[in-house]
Amino acid sequence: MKTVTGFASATVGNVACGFDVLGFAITEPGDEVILTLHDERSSDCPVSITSIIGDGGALPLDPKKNTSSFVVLKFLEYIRTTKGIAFDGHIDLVLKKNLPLSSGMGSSAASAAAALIAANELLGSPCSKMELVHFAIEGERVACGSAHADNAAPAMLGNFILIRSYHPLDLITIKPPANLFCSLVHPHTELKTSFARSVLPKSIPLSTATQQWGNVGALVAGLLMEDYDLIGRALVDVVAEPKRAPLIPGFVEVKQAALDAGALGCSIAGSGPSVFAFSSSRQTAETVGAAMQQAFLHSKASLASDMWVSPICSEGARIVSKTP
Ligand SMILES: Nc1ncnc2c1ncn2[C@@H]1O[C@H](COP(=O)(O)OP(=O)(O)OP(=O)(O)O)[C@@H](O)[C@H]1O
Ligand SMILES: N[C@@H](CCO)C(=O)O
Repeated sequence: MKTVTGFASATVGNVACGFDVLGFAITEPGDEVILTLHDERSSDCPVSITSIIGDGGALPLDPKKNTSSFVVLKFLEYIRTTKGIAFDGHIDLVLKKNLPLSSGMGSSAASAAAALIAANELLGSPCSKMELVHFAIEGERVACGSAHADNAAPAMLGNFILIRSYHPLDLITIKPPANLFCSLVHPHTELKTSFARSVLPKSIPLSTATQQWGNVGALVAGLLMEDYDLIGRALVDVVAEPKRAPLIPGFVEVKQAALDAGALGCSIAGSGPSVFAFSSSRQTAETVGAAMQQAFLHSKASLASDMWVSPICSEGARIVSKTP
């Protein structure tokens, strides 16, 4: 039997000012999905989740409700209808959940991207990553009710991804500056994306909008020009952060600690509760991350946390092993 293992890493959506339109991938940690191909179909549904490791039993085993299996079903439908590949076998799926749930680290997107890259390899690579990313985005609708691409696209494609348009989907890859490092701190609490989206305003004043898109343009320019000071100046979110910061105990102190420790900028990772900061060296990023953890610990909520320091991952979802 042919077996393929796919991997996709954590991602940070929004990147402060780029709500739903900007995201990036880090190198570790990430989710793994192991797919095994059987010639004989063993149930009506062509995909079965045989086990999930590391989720504490929290995730659905229904293949239509778990993002890892849901996106493989979408992929099989796509290759049947558009490439004439009628799959009549069966796929067993094992999900190794290394990312915390409802963390702001793109957990559901990582499962989806890892599953898609493995399924594509398992069936002879009929699709490009740019085709696969459409299904990863659909997986987000299953996870949190909205098909935002700022975790799913960088999970699949790596780098920074700017979503110029959703209809039609228009993704722009932005290579990271050489010396940009991310400190990512996950406090031991959960914040569901669907709830974090429910607290956002339905409309914003024009003055707020102009500030926000000015910073998005400046952030993209800073990345492309490798202007670290500009990147830091542009990491300002006047739309989502003001509404979501109160949902993350200690956020204000954590952000200040990051800046005091030398970070270029700091904001909420995706919909939270994780917090990210950028630095222009790995050494500074390590110092910044430790200061952020201390601030979470000494805040009123006294939250323990995990911390990773990483460059921006340029590879995206990848195959880590396969048997003939
Ligand atoms: N493979 C999966 N991994 C994580 N969540 C999944 C998965 N499949 C389905 N879900 C559903 O998605 C919900 C998590 O969605 P949510 O967006 O809040 O978390 P997340 O994707 O882990 O977080 P974030 O994108 O903020 O890191 C879970 O409650 C779960 O029911
Ligand atoms: N753009 C999404 C990111 C979720 O990780 C949000 O902020 O709701």
